[in-house]
Amino acid sequence: MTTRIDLDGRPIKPMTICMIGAGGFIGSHLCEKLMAETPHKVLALDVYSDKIKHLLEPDSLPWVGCIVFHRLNIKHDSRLEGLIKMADLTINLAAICTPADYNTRPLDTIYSNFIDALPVVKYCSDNNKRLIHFSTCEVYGKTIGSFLPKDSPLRKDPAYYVLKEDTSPCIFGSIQKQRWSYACAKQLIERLIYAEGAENGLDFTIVRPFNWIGPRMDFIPGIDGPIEGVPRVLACFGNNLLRREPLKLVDGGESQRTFVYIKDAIEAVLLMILSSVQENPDRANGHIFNVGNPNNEVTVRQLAEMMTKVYAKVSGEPSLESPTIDVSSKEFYGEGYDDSDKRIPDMTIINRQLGWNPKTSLWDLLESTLTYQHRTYAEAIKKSMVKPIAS
Ligand SMILES: NC(=O)c1ccc[n+]([C@@H]2O[C@H](COP(=O)([O-])OP(=O)(O)OC[C@H]3O[C@@H](n4cnc5c(N)ncnc54)[C@H](O)[C@@H]3O)[C@@H](O)[C@H]2O)c1
Ligand SMILES: O=c1ccn([C@@H]2O[C@H](COP(=O)(O)OP(=O)(O)O[C@H]3OC[C@](O)(CO)[C@H]3O)[C@@H](O)[C@H]2O)c(=O)[nH]1
Repeated sequence: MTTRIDLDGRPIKPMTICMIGAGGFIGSHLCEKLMAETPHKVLALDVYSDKIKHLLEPDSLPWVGCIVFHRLNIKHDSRLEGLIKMADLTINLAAICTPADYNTRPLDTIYSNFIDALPVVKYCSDNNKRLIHFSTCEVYGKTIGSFLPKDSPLRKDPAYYVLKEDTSPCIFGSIQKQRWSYACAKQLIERLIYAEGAENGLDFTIVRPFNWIGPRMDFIPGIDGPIEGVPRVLACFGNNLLRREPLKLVDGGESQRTFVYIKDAIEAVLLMILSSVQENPDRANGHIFNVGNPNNEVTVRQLAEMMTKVYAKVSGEPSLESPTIDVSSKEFYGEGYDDSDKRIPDMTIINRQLGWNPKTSLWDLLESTLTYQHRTYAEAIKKSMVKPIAS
């Protein structure tokens, strides 16, 4: 383990972290980082443990005893409050957070992102425990600029599209556009946490991730997830590339996203953890942080083109003659889908409070991620594609 020091140069005091949703994409990377670089102990809560099993076994790992997995569903498990009480800090990552679910399972989405998070906030508040809650960049919804005429020069003015934690509005579509069920639930839990801070003194930090991507994100349909499942765009495109199918561009692939490498983003979370309970709590306490990489902006079409090139490089397989295909959002996601047009995070607050900046270019992060996907899934996909159909 490398010895980490806090932001003021002092050695880190060991603490216990209750991490809810530790078995997911972000949780697995955060657990890895905490085990490798800090003396902290993690109570890892989730319904699944596949993505962290390399941290739990074998017993000879250097961090044995520092990470303990508790298989539980926070919807209905009386152990939750006790585990939060045992910890100095709670990090809540648990959520339904794949857009394909927002308009097709809106009730599950709202329950998961609002109702199920309520007891976590309450237990932290009642027991004077610090909370780092994972929200989303989706709380911003659409940009102000998206309502301007297509040819308006103001669309190029950052004032109309850069998303700022303390001044940007949250702009969602109509109730019939159920895509926004997730964003709205996340917004309300943010407001509740903020109010708990203001009225009852809850120590909190809210994280708004802007499309963090990397190894272990979501699943490859038919291999380690349901064949009919629709993961987030990185795994959708990875799946298409592995199966040598054209990448599906929803509504022309015109939406824009900024992608940040998971390993860069985890550094930001570590700074929040280190600065929150140590000698200088105000660096992260009471703040909402955008965590993204404004330099890695592409349209979804550009992302598809880049992933196609990178995949050809890492797999050694030539690209398809027609690497993409257009599909309507109604066909792909069903009724009630809608989209965020553009997501550029303002970085002022995270720069000022934590001195954090992302480092990895989109090309480099795609290269390491697609190398991982190819190494992890190519053989299994080949086998699944030649399997004889049972008569
Ligand atoms: N990855 C991103 O770019 C991104 C962007 C915006 C917001 N977020 C937010 O960050 C958090 C983590 O995202 P992720 O990408 O790691 O997603 P993920 O789906 O990989 O991880 C979420 C984990 O929570 C667990 N979970 C869900 N409901 C649970 C319950 N009731 N009880 C116990 N465990 C439960 C899941 O099993 C899963 O392992 C989410 O809150 C998400 O909304 C992520
Ligand atoms: O095969 C596909 C899949 C998706 N698209 C389009 O890509 C854009 C991004 O999609 P995705 O990564 O699935 O999700 P979003 O960025 O829209 O939303 C996420 O942002 C953060 C988070 O809160 C959690 O990760 C989540 O809500 C989008 O425009 C799709 O339509 C495609 O063209 N083809």
